[in-house]
Amino acid sequence: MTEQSGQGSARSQQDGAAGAPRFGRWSRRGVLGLAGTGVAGAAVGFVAGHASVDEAMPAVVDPATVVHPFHGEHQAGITTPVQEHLYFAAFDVRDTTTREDLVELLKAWTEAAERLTRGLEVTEDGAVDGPVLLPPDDTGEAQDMGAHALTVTFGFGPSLFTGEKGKRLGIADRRPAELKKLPLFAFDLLEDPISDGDLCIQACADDPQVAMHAIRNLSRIGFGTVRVRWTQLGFGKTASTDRTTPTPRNLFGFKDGTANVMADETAALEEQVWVPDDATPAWMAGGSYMVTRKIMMTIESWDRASLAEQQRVIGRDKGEGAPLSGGLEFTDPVFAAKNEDGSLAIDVDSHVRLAHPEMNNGTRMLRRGYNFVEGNNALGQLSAGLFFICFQRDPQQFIDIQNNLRGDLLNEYIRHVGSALFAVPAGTAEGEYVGQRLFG
Ligand SMILES: C=CC1=C(C)c2cc3[nH]c(cc4nc(cc5[nH]c(cc1n2)c(C)c5CCC(=O)O)C(CCC(=O)O)=C4C)c(C)c3C=C
Ligand SMILES: [Fe+2]
Repeated sequence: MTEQSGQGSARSQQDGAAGAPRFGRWSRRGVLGLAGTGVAGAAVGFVAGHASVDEAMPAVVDPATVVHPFHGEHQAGITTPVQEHLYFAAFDVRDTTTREDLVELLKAWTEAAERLTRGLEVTEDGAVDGPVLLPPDDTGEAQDMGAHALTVTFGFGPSLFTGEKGKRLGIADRRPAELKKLPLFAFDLLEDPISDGDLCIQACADDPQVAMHAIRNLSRIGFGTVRVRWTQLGFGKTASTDRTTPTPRNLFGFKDGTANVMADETAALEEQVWVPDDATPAWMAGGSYMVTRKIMMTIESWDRASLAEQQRVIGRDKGEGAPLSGGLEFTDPVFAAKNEDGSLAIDVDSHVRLAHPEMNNGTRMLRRGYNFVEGNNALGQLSAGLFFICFQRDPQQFIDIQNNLRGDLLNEYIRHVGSALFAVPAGTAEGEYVGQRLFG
């Protein structure tokens, strides 16, 4: 978590939410004992910013005080170090909503989101300082909790621009050509009520209640203008965007995010993630396209597969996360490498081979997905999976890789049930509202 990573600087953590408690310096042993927690992650930023060994002893920050600035060149929640919890919501604009109504909502959402990411309530009156005879402005469940690294990221779906709605909102001619419903892929079993949407908000935080509070209150502000179409909770990240935190694991038990585009890969971000400055339409310059896929994982079948089979399917080993061609987690896979018996070390249909840039004309994406568990189904099986989120400068990158995964061995154990694409505009400057370059 360095200054380089943009949204998540050590300084912003130090500045923290005003008045929130802060721990003093801890012993090295105490700090190392927290490895893998948000506390240790926050501490790394301090190490990076200091020169001498003595000073390198990290002053550990209360995770509640970690603040990622809302305003910036790009929206927070893309390259920001991936937080532990997700609450995602897709909305549809109501049939009665006018362009003016929507602009008012985007202004209100911007103001509220900016406050929330500082660990504040949606307005100054908040939950308890307003008139007692009126419902409070803020629902109150995150009072005194702090920011917990909350980021709030907004996106616009293709359906906002098309048909009668696009005309009514006056943006029918402002839809980027790339922003269209994703095609149906082999094996897709998509359910309409948990797919697509006119607008989306991705809230990520290191505390689940903080993420939930953000979506609850932003939805409440939208009442009468938009309605919630679908939501998704995620409890464990399945990707990282920084090299300082250990790679997390998905529900199949494998490290996920090893070969992700990292926040410090400036050239790769320009080439693969950010929409270029000369984009058409211009309002998308500096933005990105977000794909979400709700992927069910048949956990019980996977758990009955042998370790060798599980590793063959992924193409990496389950413990270290190293490619089956050898080395350690971050060693590049060698797809021509052979076992002693002459067979290929990495199966031609393994997930990592088919998803690798070498098999996709150099195409990459920034992944930011989360695990989810929604109880058990009628057969008593875990209703669980991976809410896959990825960012790219052009949705075609996702489409090409997903098409290349047609023969993926993993397909036997997963099922895509939800799908959406959103245009995520660039970040806002202070005083600007999200979508101003689209509606302004
Ligand atoms: C279309 C894009 C992708 C989907 C959908 C997808 C689903 C999915 N992936 C895993 C588990 C792993 N994926 C890994 C790597 C990996 N996956 C994709 C893309 C999609 N995955 C890419 C681009 C990559 C990187 C490939 C590379 O450059 O080497 C890995 C290995 C570790 C890592 O690099 O992250 C695992 C494990 C699951 C379980 C899943 C659906 C449920
Ligand atoms: Fe993958």
